Amino acid sequence: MSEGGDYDPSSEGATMNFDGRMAYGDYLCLDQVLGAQKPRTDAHDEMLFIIQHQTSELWMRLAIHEIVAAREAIRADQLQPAMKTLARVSRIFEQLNNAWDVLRTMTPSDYTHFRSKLGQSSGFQSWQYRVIEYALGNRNHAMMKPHAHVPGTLAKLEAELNQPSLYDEAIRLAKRHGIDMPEEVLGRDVRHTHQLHDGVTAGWKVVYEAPEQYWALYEVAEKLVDLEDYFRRWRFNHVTTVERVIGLKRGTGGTGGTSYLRRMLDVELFPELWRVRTEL
Ligand code: HEM
Ligand SMILES: N[C@@H](CC(=O)c1ccccc1NC=O)C(=O)O
Repeated sequence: MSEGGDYDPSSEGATMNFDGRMAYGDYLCLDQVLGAQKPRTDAHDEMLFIIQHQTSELWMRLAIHEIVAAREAIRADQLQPAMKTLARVSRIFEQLNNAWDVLRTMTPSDYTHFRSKLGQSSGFQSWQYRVIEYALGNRNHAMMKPHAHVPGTLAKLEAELNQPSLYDEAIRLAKRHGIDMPEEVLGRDVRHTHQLHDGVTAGWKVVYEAPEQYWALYEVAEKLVDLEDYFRRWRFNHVTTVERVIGLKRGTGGTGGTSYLRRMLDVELFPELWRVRTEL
């Protein structure tokens, strides 16, 4: 026991001297991370707002890392690692979904204290969010315009458009595993959003009618449905929080606000995986 009766962990070997050694904060670059909260007002809730977005961006960073890995694994027919990674992506979205509960504690009155200082900035301009949409297959080129003045970011978005989406890879996987998929979809211009195709629904129907025969494909397909399920919940939580905080006001990004976000609720990332359910 040390002075005062407090337990001293160095008595069991805890390293206490980090002069010249890498410590926790060094490894995690915490000076940079914790030095990056720069409220523009004295409003109490601005810190919540900033941290909510910064943590979301960190989770998005991980989501991109994992979606890219899952896509590569599918391309390489490594389905066990792909499944593990896709499960993780869904958990990341669950994390993002739960985070709304914290932000929802901010009332409209709290938000009015700093909203005007946000200028025209908006989540609409989150390039990582756009990379996620693009990687999953929602490839609206108009969403690149806010990044036209940042060549590095534009290049990242362009690079993503030049890759087949996660769903393209799943359709190609099904083809390799003996499922008939339409040639026009397999050879499509991947830079654009895939459109619902009855031939793809028919392909997935074969899988869903005989899961025991196509177990690996069936599992991959269900993992994708899971992912889209969580992603839809994120969109829904977002629009509900937005209505709660700004009602029907226009967004700082210039859109109609909730009307724009509601329109995004109609986006289907993996349309045939939803359509096939009606046909079983
Ligand atoms: C009080 C909280 C929030 C409000 C009032 C709000 C409001 C809005 C509005 C009105 C839009 C439409 C674009 C515009 O005209 O501005 C938008 C888009 C967006 N927001 Fe938020 N937002 C909030 C929190 C968040 C959080 C925590 C995130 C997490 C990163 C986020 C990410 C996004 C993204 C990614 C978009 C683009 C969505 C798309 O294009 O489909 N927002 N937000
Ligand atoms: N679009 C929001 C502002 C906003 O939410 C925002 C502003 C700056 C950085 C991130 C934001 N979050 C999501 O859109 C609004 O209209 O109030």
